Amino acid sequence: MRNWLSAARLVVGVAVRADPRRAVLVMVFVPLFNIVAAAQALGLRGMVDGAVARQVTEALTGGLVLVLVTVFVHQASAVATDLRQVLQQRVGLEFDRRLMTLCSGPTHISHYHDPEFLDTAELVRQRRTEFGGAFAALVENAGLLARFAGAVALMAIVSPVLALLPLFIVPLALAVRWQATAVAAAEVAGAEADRQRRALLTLATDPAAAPEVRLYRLGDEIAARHRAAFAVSARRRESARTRGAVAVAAGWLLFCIALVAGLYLVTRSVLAGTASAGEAVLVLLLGTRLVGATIGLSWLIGWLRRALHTVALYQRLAGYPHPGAVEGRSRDLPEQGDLVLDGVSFRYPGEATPALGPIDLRLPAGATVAIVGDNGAGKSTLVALLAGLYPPSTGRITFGGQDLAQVDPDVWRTRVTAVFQDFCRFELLARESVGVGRLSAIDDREAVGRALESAGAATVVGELPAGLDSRLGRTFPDGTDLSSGQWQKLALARGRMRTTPTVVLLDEPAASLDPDSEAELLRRYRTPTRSAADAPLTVVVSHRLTTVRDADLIVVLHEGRIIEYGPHAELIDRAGRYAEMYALHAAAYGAGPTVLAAAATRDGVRSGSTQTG
Ligand SMILES: Nc1ncnc2c1ncn2[C@@H]1O[C@H](COP(=O)(O)OP(=O)(O)OP(=O)(O)O)[C@@H](O)[C@H]1O
Repeated sequence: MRNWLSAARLVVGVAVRADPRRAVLVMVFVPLFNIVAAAQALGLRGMVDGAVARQVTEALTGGLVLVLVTVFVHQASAVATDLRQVLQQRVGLEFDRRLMTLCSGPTHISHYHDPEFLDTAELVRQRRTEFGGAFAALVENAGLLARFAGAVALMAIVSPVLALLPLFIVPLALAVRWQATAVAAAEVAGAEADRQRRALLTLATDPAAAPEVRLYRLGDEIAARHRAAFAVSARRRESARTRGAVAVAAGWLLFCIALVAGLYLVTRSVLAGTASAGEAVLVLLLGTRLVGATIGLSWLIGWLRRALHTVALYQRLAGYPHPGAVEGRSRDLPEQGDLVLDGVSFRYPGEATPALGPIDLRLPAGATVAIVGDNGAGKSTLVALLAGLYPPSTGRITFGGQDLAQVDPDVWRTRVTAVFQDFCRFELLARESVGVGRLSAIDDREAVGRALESAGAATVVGELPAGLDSRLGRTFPDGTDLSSGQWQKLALARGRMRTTPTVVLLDEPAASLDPDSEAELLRRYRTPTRSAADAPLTVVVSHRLTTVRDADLIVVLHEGRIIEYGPHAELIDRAGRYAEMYALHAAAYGAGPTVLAAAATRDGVRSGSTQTG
């Protein structure tokens, strides 16, 4: 109940903030004209009693009241519907905006790995339109309750016992509410199956998956799994609906028995001469109104229950405990310094064991550090921690001696530039797709051109039909799609939009590139763009060991822990895991043209200051 009230308060609050005048008008107007609607029955009573007693004035007055009230109610209802629809849209829009902020606003991105957050967000996304509906349902319910109140008050004038009639609606209302609750619970329980179903639908319809789906003849298998996932969620929902429908039918039966009993009492009073014919007509009219209002109310309560449940889910997302979200952090950060990980570990939400760490590691300012290791060793997780995308589960990361947990993550992130393994394909204009790397320069064609040039991506744009102004991707009909390597080159250019980063993170930056492009990329990273004193720390993740052997420091990760570290020659001499991996790699691919910039050669930085624990 408390959840309901707080959800209703939130919806009304949002409506009032979105459009105060309309919100107040609707909330006052709708109940008001519903109460006035009861006066139709009074007019009818006057008409009938006037006609029976041959009192022309009474009959005419009754008729006039009936006509005026009917016209008023009709017009008022049209105006209120109009106002309510506008508000409904505005409330929906406001919740859309809030939902975007809830997902993309938090400091870190760990919530995207929490199945509970994802399931709740998925439900809220599916039911987005119900936010506006929640406001409409609240208003309509208030209107119907007012209509009930008006009808009951008039019936009580005829016979006080008739005022008890609404009590028989309570079991019906409870049954409707129970049904809605059961269906909502079934939907929550089936959310995971629904998410799977949608993922399978995407798989079967996504052009990127089409080659493998065709080649391995996966169509039938996907369809079968899709059906099975649907069956799981649908079975729960349908069973909840059926059980609810039986309870609702029982509630209706009880109410109908009570209504027939009430009408019987009034008929007896008319026959005994204690009630007028007009009053009998009044009760009959109000009785049928009550039935209509009860049908509306039973439907509306279900609607309201569902809509408020959606709002409650939204509130759960809003209250999601984001780890590491600390208010009032410092915005000061030293210009240069070593990046030091001290007992750092990270565990993904819901996982029992850490994906990384605990590790101790010093990354010297201006150095080039390669992170290598098997698949799943924790390399990308480490990169994400360095980018400040996850807060460490234990330990701390310091920069120039300052604990990054005490620094506003946005301040740290402006000092970092990165090319992620799962880089984003921004389906925008080509210049925007690169320019988003530094939003303040998104319209600066020269800056975008320089970034493209320095990432070796100028040819990608040069081949597009409208150059920088070409629309990319398949979302729009005039969009040009790119190859994976071309998209990756644009991601590299995006990473070059920040021209004076403190840290450069490159997670498999050449995975989609051909050998020539890779060699060219590495050459560009070798080219000094700044003085040795403020050269950035460059962290490169790569499986191509020959490309990173000249790094100042090579860190070898295995199952989330550092098993070896040091420069290439030292690691080869040690004849451990790295030497073994390198020998295999060189045998398979040759020693290559290779070699990522030893910033050391450039800046005289050496890895002697590096340590592990
Ligand atoms: N979202 C996630 N939820 C739970 N566990 C995850 C998640 N992402 C990664 N992991 C786990 O964390 C570990 C490290 O993953 P990570 O992606 O950091 O490895 P990696 O070294 O970058 O692998 P690769 O070379 O394949 O890219 C793996 O065991 C992986 O299964």
